[in-house]
Amino acid sequence: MTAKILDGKATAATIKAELSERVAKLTAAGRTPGLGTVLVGDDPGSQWYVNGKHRDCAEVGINSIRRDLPDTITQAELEAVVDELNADPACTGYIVQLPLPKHIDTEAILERVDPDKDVDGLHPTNLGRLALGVNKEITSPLPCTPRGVIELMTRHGIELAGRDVVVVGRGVTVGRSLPLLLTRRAVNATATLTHTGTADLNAHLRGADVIVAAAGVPRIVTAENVKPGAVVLDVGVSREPDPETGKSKIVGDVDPGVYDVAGWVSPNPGGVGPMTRAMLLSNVVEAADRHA
Ligand SMILES: Nc1nc2c(c(=O)[nH]1)N[C@@H](CN(C=O)c1ccc(C(=O)N[C@@H](CCC(=O)O)C(=O)O)cc1)CN2
Repeated sequence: MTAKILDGKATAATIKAELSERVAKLTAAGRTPGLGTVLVGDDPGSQWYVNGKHRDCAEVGINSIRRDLPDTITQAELEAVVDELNADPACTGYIVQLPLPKHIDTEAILERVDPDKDVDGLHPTNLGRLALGVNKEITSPLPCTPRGVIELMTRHGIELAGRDVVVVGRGVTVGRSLPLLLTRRAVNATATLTHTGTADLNAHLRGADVIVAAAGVPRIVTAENVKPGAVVLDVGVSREPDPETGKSKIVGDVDPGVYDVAGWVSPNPGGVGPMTRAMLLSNVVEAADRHA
């Protein structure tokens, strides 16, 4: 292995320590931030992510509010929970854990969240502000995983201005918005969004200075399609049985052979996932500052 590691776990720990100090100041001023979570159903992965968000809050001193709901909930009942959190002054911001069950209209739920309380940065108003804000600093919340991708590289001294970044995958939490963040003047990268309909994905990969693999397709990025020295971030999550233990394990979008060619790799787990959690906390603290 020659690639250096973009260590998301250690970077997230640093960010959490920084946030703890900011939260302590807000608490001293009587304004402790509060994060709400809405979880529908009993998917073990989603439960794990939501549990992690509450553990993170406790670690940095943020209050947390939890709404765990059955997957039999109706659209109207879920909208009532959203309305309740919109009105709750103890809730600085909240997230609706995705994916929601198929019978729920996800877009309608995300749109009903008060944009000022949308700490996931997925409300159409906040995505619209991101789309329009090319030149100025954006003060509305940014989507957590794309923000984490950029923060992880920046904190490892990787310069993005003028570099060709290829994003693989057009999902709502990563691919749709990451090119918008990368192409703001403050970052100044050139971004190409590729997906399952891209005619020659490997040609795009071979020309990339930076690859962000978020397709959820195991090992879609292989060594022969990575430019030597490129930066590769493994964001996609799939699960496969581990032949040694028989239990399911996380498999990313990046083949292990890439570690012998790339200059930097963010592992999976241990790369962008912990950064997503840290960026959510940053969004909550920034929302508390804005509300003041
Ligand atoms: N409302 C949202 N829903 C979802 C989002 C999101 O940003 N907002 N993203 C993902 C899930 N997610 C956060 O919600 C998330 C995914 C992964 C991790 C993480 O730390 N992963 C670990 C490994 C975890 C494991 O072992 O299972 C890692 O990468 O090291 C955190 C948060 C979809 N839904």
